[in-house]
Amino acid sequence: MRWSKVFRTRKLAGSPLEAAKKIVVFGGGSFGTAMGCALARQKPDLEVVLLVRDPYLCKDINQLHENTRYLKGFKMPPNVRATTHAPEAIAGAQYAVHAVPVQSSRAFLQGIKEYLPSTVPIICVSKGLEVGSGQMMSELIPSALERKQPAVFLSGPSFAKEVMQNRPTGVVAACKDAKLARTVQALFASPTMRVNTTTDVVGVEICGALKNVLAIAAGIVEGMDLGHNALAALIAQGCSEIRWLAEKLGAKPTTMSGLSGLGDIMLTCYGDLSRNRSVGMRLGRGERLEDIIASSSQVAEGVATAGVVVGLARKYRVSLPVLTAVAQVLDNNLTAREAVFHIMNLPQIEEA
Ligand SMILES: NC(=O)c1ccc[n+]([C@@H]2O[C@H](COP(=O)([O-])OP(=O)(O)OC[C@H]3O[C@@H](n4cnc5c(N)ncnc54)[C@H](O)[C@@H]3O)[C@@H](O)[C@H]2O)c1
Ligand SMILES: O=P(O)(O)OC[C@H](O)CO
Repeated sequence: MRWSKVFRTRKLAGSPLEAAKKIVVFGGGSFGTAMGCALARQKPDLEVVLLVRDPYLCKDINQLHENTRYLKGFKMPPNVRATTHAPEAIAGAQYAVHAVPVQSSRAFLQGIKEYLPSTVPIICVSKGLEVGSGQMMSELIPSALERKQPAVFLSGPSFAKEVMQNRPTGVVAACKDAKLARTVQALFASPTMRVNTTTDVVGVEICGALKNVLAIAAGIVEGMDLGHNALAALIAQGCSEIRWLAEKLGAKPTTMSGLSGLGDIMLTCYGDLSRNRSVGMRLGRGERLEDIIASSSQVAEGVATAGVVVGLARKYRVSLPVLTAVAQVLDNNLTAREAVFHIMNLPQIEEA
């Protein structure tokens, strides 16, 4: 109640939301749709445009006000529409929310770069590391656009479905430019969305990417029915591994215990709605990765990120037994059972 009052007084004339007229969302999947709707709900005269690839989905969004593929059964606010035409989607937009999966982001950004003014801030919600370059989204965006572009990285425990249901959610907006982070905070903050800010982009990004890999491991343990003790030990070990790597990359320790770190690890490792955890559960029950991927319509970023983590562990000379075992299971170099046996038989250590 108190937060709601504070929020209402902050949303007076002159706020970034008040000034915003149009926001484009790249990617009409579940999270792009949910975040677009969260913005649209706050201001009925804000134009929110989802840039989608599929003309049939585009038609459904515009005629039925529903994302029939990714968020079936949820009505979208009338001020959200979709288009397949990039120049029209982007023209006049003051912000761009980027919700395209990481592995498709480079090609996507190269395709739209001529229409996107270099002054329009990108609010990136994608979580993962690019295969090949090993880059985080904060590196991939300028590399794909071949220029500097203002960008904020929004991360934290936030299942699309719950955002769509307007249930209380907390995220963190990371940007080296603290003023821009606060602008994004003011854009998304609402009585049902709390937005912290930080300048620790690396910390927020690495936590968001690695928690997906850890969630696959957690799913494997669940799928094998190894019990609560095993699951808690695995997640605690995974948290240490994320911290070890994050520290090497220069992340702040406080980020690890914040929303994008522990917050998202808890959500994704324990939450039934996690696609990464669900991939792990199916692997743990003995399904083949190819079959799991073939039967899923949504992205589980941890599958691609796991391989990149092996390279990072080597590069920064840090031992990450749980996170690298996930890559080995995904690559069919180890069965889930062998991975558990391997981890349980590592030398007994002093806690670090
Ligand atoms: N779903 C969630 O709860 C959630 C929450 C927080 C962050 N995220 C992150 O957001 C990102 C997007 O996830 P999502 O859940 O919306 O995925 P999704 O699988 O639901 O949808 C992905 C969307 O991207 C589009 N897309 C894929 N390749 C494309 C390309 N080459 N060009 C243009 N569009 C392309 C697809 O058509 C689809 O609309 C991921 O990095 C994910 O980790 C998701
Ligand atoms: O469904 P997942 O596993 O991609 O997780 C979604 C979000 O990242 C949760 O914050």
